[in-house]
Amino acid sequence: MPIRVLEFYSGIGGLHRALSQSNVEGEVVCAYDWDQCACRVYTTNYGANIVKKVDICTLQASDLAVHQADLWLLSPSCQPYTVLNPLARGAEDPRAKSFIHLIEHVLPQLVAEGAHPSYMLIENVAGFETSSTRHRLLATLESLRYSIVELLLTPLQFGVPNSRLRYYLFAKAKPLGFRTVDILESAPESRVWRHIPGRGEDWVDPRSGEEKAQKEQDPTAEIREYLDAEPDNSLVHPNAVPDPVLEKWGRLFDIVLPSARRSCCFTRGYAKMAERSGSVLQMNEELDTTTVFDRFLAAQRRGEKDAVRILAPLRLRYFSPTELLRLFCFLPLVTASPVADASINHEDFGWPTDLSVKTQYRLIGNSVNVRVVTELINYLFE
Ligand SMILES: C[S@@+](CC[C@H](N)C(=O)[O-])C[C@H]1O[C@@H](n2cnc3c(N)ncnc32)[C@H](O)[C@@H]1O
Repeated sequence: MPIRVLEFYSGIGGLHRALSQSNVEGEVVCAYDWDQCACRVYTTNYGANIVKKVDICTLQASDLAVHQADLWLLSPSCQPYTVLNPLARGAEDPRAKSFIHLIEHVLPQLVAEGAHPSYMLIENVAGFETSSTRHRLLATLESLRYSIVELLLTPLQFGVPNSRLRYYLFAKAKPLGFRTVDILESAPESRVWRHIPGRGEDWVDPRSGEEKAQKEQDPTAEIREYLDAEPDNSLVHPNAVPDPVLEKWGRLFDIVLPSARRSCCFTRGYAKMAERSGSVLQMNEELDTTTVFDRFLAAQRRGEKDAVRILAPLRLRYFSPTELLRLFCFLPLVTASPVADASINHEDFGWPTDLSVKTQYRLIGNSVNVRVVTELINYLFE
């Protein structure tokens, strides 16, 4: 019998997707999100009547108890904890309220009634590990007799050329437990799993984690394997970075070649903000980026009117939403053959036809790397 799953903060269903690609036979019986567009995308991909458009703050224990869920998947809002948000206020941030309500008010009632989930997987941004919300979360889960493991992981550790360092917490209701922490260390050699003891004093430096991962990871595919077929060169690419954006912000972009084996973290602001919102592609691999930018900046300093034209031969463009879906492992690689990649569920991903590209970027930027979460769900039920 499939396990019963509740998905909180479901967005476009990255956790749902990971569950269906995992070894665990499970069914998402209900999902919750208050974003209208996200709920429409969810329904398009996973069917009607699963996702409820609701403020999670309003959910009561009785609303959840009826589902008799074995597993909760949660990816609450990251903004209260992200290093990109200078105004982040942790547990005091109003956007943390619904998660605290769920953990500190609803869950204890469910435990008292014996209607609580035996398993939980929580995802959040790196930075959550130092927040007051995490301390409150650990204190509550421990008092409710859950065993806990926490990790910081990036898709780079799984051979995916994208950096997206995230915090993950697994919880199992006792007497269920984790065999030993060594399980993580003895995962296939080519992957670097990181265990972070639950007390906070031993957190690894995320950057050193990523550097190490890059050395020890699975052989990482080149970015080009994630790209759409190029349209005719003579046409302006539909995802070309517009000249006014290049002129003003071009020097701030993280630029990668199709031959690269890394890209930076894509956020909800991709293609809207230049800095730290995700990488931009340089489709012309013959030219040296720095040399061309130096010429451009020198021309700008001289006040040359069309200085930005100097950048044109680089053919800088944004990743398309479909390419991002591949990098987030919602879709298989362009080159994946059904035989070589039989483990991947080759289902498609659809958008409601009237959803703007800007909204697609926002929703993908909020989502999770499906490959990473798939492995974590397997681990949780090992
Ligand atoms: C980090 S995203 C999670 C995305 C999701 N895991 C996915 O794969 O797309 C957080 C989501 O929580 C939703 N959210 C934030 N606060 C909420 C609340 N109080 N009630 C319901 N949904 C909320 C947002 O709309 C957003 O879709």
